[in-house]
Amino acid sequence: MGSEPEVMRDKAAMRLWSRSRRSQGKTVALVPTMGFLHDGHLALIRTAHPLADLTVVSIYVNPGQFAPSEDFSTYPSDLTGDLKKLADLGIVHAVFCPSNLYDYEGGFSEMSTADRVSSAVSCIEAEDDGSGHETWIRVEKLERGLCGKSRPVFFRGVATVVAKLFNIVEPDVAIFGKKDYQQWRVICRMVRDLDYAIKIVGSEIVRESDGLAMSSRNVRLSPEERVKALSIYNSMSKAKYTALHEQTTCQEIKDIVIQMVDKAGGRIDCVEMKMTPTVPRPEPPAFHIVVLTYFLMFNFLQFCIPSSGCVQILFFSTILLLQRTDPGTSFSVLGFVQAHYGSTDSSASAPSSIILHLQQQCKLVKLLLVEALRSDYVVEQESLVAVEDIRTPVVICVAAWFGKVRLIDNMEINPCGI
Ligand SMILES: Nc1ncnc2c1ncn2[C@@H]1O[C@H](COP(=O)(O)OP(=O)(O)OP(=O)(O)O)[C@@H](O)[C@H]1O
Ligand SMILES: CC(C)(CO)[C@@H](O)C(=O)[O-]
Ligand code: BAL
Repeated sequence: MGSEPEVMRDKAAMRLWSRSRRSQGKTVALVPTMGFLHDGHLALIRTAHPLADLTVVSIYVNPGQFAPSEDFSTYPSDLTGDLKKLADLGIVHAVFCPSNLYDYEGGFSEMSTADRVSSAVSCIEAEDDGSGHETWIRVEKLERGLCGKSRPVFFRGVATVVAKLFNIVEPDVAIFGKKDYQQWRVICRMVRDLDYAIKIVGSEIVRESDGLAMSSRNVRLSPEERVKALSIYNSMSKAKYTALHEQTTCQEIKDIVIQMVDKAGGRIDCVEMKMTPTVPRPEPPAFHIVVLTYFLMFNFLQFCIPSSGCVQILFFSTILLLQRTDPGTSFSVLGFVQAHYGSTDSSASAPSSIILHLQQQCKLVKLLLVEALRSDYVVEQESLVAVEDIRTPVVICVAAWFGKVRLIDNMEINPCGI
């Protein structure tokens, strides 16, 4: 592209820009940010680029997601530098940088009621005279754990401002960084629950050369705190290695992180192990399919030909289902076959020794399948369920303080993929 992105400060202008492009058949990708852009943000934009015809980057430090005690007023910003970086990138078509997304005909003043006693006070609150903003989106369960514990207004603020951005920009696809793991899950859930026709894409974490996750707040670290902050990455790497190579519990894994960050001089806010929501569903290994099919065919030919046609069909469907990539279904069909052989009417023609043998074989096949298809394990899981042991892919999420700076990071541990 190479040309400068169009910069819009007004939401009506942004909506018009997007609508006119969409009416010409163009698709739009949105990359929401709070500015002070670094290579992590630029990676999100590069992820967005091939996914739509046009890429919009929003830059807005959202007061609605900060509590009055948090760092809204000192959050780093450099709009001029950001616009230069976006222009240099050459693949951004528009930048949306509103000054205030809660200004409804002048009815809002920042932090005006910050000291009001309430369980959830953010840097914006509705006024008693009826002006101001009072509508919030809450992703009720997902927002509670992890970062939600120490930042009680954070996720309702994020969900609400992202919904506002979606309503203004009307994108086809939006990109979020997996560094903010819970945020990414919250947005996915909101989009699903509220029927937004927007595809949410999670983009991988970008790190500094020593492993520290890039973050706008890193600039607030003193040189000493910067060294200490590396303990998050180092401790997660050690925890991952231990989880993959030793017999451990989740508590032991979490303790590794807690101790290393503590020893480095950081203050842990939270460490939790969560099931990853989905893992790619690779094709099952051909070798296993051939072996298992042969195994079942062998049993079938040896014992089942004289028995009922129904039994034969069940075995064939089992074999066919094995070729699918859904281990759950394969297991339940195997269970059904087992149950079938155990029942009296359909097995009437087969001697009991054969039934027993087949039942044992089915159990063995099940065990083999568990092993063979472990790497295909798919967790149909949208919630951030805490896990006790590491048998399926998990993510270890960490938040810790270094001086006045709170950093977050996470790392996937996939016991099936080593
Ligand atoms: N290192 C990174 N890798 C991948 N994505 C990132 C990274 N840093 C930020 N992002 C993503 O960029 C988007 C905008 O984030 P934001 O502007 O808050 O930057 P940030 O670096 O996360 O700032 P903060 O210091 O507040 O955490 C979010 O979707 C976030 O997950
Ligand atoms: C998603 C977001 C732009 C909403 O303000 C912010 O939380 C961020 O930058 O991660
Ligand atoms: N990247 C998340 C924004 C925040 O921590 O406020």
